[in-house]
Order: sequence, then structure tokens, then C-alpha cells
Amino acid sequence: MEGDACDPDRPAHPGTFPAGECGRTDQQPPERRVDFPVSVVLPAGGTGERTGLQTPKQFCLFMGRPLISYTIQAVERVLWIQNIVVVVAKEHMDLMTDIIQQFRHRKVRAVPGGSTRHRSICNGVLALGEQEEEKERLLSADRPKVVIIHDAVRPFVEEDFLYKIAMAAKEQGAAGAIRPLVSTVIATTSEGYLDHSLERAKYRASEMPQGFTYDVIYQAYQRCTESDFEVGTECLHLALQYCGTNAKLIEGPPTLWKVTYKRDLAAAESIIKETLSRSACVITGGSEQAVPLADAIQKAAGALDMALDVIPNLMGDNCRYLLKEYNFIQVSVNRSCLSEVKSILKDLEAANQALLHPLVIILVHLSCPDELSISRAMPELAAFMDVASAANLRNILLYGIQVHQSKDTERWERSVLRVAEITSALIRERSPALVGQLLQA
Ligand SMILES: Nc1ccn([C@@H]2O[C@H](COP(=O)(O)OP(=O)(O)OP(=O)(O)O)[C@@H](O)[C@H]2O)c(=O)n1
Ligand SMILES: O=C(CO)[C@H](O)[C@H](O)COP(=O)(O)O
Repeated sequence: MEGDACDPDRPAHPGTFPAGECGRTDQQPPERRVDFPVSVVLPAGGTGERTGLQTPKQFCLFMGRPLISYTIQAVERVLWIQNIVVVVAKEHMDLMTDIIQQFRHRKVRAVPGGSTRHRSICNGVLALGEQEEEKERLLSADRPKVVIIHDAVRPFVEEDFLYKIAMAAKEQGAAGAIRPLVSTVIATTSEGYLDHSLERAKYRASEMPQGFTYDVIYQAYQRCTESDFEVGTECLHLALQYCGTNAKLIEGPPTLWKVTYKRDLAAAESIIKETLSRSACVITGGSEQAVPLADAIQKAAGALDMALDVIPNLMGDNCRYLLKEYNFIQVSVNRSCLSEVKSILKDLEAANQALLHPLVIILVHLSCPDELSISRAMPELAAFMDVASAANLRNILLYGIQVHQSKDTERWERSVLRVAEITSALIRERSPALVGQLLQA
């Protein structure tokens, strides 16, 4: 495969909506055209006291990758977002620089935070306009630049919603995500008794992301008080109080919730696994015999809520699968197929994706009844384990499934269903313990 046909570092064109994956122009909805500059500030300078853990939650690892890296990726892959400032505590600047390098984040810069969330966000906003000429450009009225602020510990933000916030912020000066309240809000007396309760239907929870034109958020932070910086929790309030800007409020999806307590870390891990497990492609290697098995796996997986695309190889237009959160299932019939697996690993390396998230590759080997022994066609177990161990170091989990051809239709259908079930379980669980194992369907 030609690696550079799918170059993930291909620059976006500022001010216009760029072409889709692999240069395709037919995939992006035209309504997402953003013709003004957009930057993002990700506050990540907190200590995560409420989790009760030593490590601040934004640096907690999920399948080998810190939470902050998932949030960065969610924002970074939006092509109309031009740059991202991550605000971290001074003592975590080196760690953050390492994360940016290790996970090959682009468009990202780390700046030191402050003692409160408002101080950190303010530092991020100021860092966007550090050079004088840049500040002038940002503040010029005819070219409002939108700044989106998004907590680093809300990793599941989608492009659609960022787009809504950016457009509303440009229009209105400020915009923010809201959600219905889960519990009723009450006020207490200083003695701990009920003072009054608010009518829940009239109130909303303020969430993130929020968007502002640069001048609104810049002026709000210039004019606000020490007390705002110390105890304030709401940027939209600063925009209203100090710039007279009434934010547009947009109801967001439930996945915008903020990782706050220890239990949220477990919930985040399960959503990350679920997201990474949504799709896979089955590669037939151009073998005619492999196609019926691939189709049968696709059908059985559909019943398990997994979307599988069947493709002959990863060449040409199919190279786009290397750039997305796909998992790969290589089907082979009656022949050794380690070379095909090695070829996927090579393509992934060329596409520069392996480090971004843990990928799953499953080798499904179909052996026919006349095959004399498993070892004749199946890759030698030791060699398979070696390849799997090397891939594991690159965050790629390689598993094998052996399935036996049967002329008995019922038995064959059961086997195919088992392949789909094992595949789905391997992709969802991503167990390191099963890496390099050849399972029987
Ligand atoms: N001085 C601070 C405090 C918070 N934040 C960031 O603001 C976001 C939302 O804040 P919160 O959930 O309260 O994070 P923490 O302050 O870390 O948590 P806790 O209140 O439990 O200590 C987080 O990404 C956090 O890192 C920040 O950038 N600088
Ligand atoms: O929901 C929000 C809207 O502004 C903020 O994310 C929230 O205020 C974060 O604050 P805290 O540090 O208190 O959790």
C-alpha cells in the first residue's frame, strides 16, 4: 500500500472545510463549513481530588493511554479546529510534553495552569494571543475568532456538537452545552435545614464545551474580580456579567458528562472500549473461498450489534480503514496467512495509527476437512506468538481463531456464529492475556 496516499498529517486548509479521508470530497456534510478560525483550550491543570487517587484523573491510563490523550484526539481530528492549547499544572508540563510526543498529537501546545480552573482557562486564552500581532488579529471585529473551552476530562465530545457550539458562539458571542438536571437543587440554611427548593424543570446543568468569540472571553477575564477567579465555576456567567453577552444554550448528549469521581473512570473505560469496538473490517485477501465465510461472519456479527465491512485488501480507497478506529479480521482458507497479518501491521505502521489507540487484529483461519494437520496450514504457533508479542508492544492486539469447515449446515452455522461471538468478545474486551492465542470456534 502507498502510505502517503492516506497521510494523516495532511494539513487542513484554514478557513474552509477540507476534503474527507484519503482526499475524498464526497463524505463530509456541507453544512459543516466553518469559514472562521477556531481554537480550543483544554483545561487540564486540576488535581482530581474527588477521585481520591494520587494521579490526576486526566493522566489516568485507559488501555495504556492517558485520558487527556483521548480528549485531545476527539478535538484534534476535527479538521476545522486549527490549534489546541492544553493547560496543565507546572509540575506536569514535562509529562504533558511526553504525552504529546508519544501519541503523536498535532496542533497541540501545553501551557502552565493556575491554582483554580478559571485561572487555568485564562492562561490558555492568553496563550492563544501571546504575540501582539496575533492578538490584534484575534480581536479585530470583522474576523472573530472562536475559542472553544472544553474540560480535558470530558473525552467523548463529537464533531457535530463542537460545530453547533462554534457556530452559535460566532453568532451570539458565547454558547454553552446544557443537560437536564438529574436531581433537584435545594438551598440550605446555615444550620443545615432546607431553605427553599428550585423548580427543577426551570433549571439546567451547565456542561462543556462552551464557545466564545475571542474578544468576549478575553475581556471577561480582563474585567473579572479575584473572587471570580477564586470561587467562580461558570465562564458563561463571566461573559454575561462583564461583557453583557447572553450565551446561547444548546442541549448536548449525555456523553458530555465530566469524569469527576473514581466510578466515572470505570464508566469512561467502558465507553472507550465500546467506542473502539463499534466497527471492524473483514479482509478476504482476494480469496474466493474466504468470501462466503467473511459474509457469514458479517451477518452473524450484525446480530451482535457490530458493523463489519467486507473488503478484499487495504489498498486504494480501502486505505481509509487504516485511519479510523477500525479493527481488522483477516480471513484465510487452508493456507498460512502470517504474511497477510504482517502486511496489515506494516500498513498500520505506515498510516501512523498504531500508537493512537489499541487496535485488534484477529486472524480467522478456516481449515477444510481434507487438511491433514492444523500445523500444515495454520501459522506455526511459536511464530504467531512472536508476531503477536511484537505487535503488542505497538499497542496492537493480535488474536487467532481456528474454525473447521463442515458439510453439516447446522454445525457450520453454529461454528460461524461462534467465530462472530469470539470476535466480538475479543474486540470488546481487548484482553492482553489472550494476545497470541489461537482459539477454537
Ligand atoms: N486549577 C485547575 C483546576 C481544574 N482544572 C481543570 O478543569 C477541569 C474540570 O475541573 P474538575 O473536574 O473540578 O477537576 P479537578 O479540579 O482536577 O477535580 P477536583 O475538583 O476533584 O480536584 C479538569 O479538566 C481540570 O483538570 C484546571 O485546568 N486547573
Ligand atoms: O460544568 C461546568 C460548566 O461551567 C464546568 O465544567 C464545571 O464548572 C467544572 O467545575 P468543577 O471544577 O466545579 O467541577
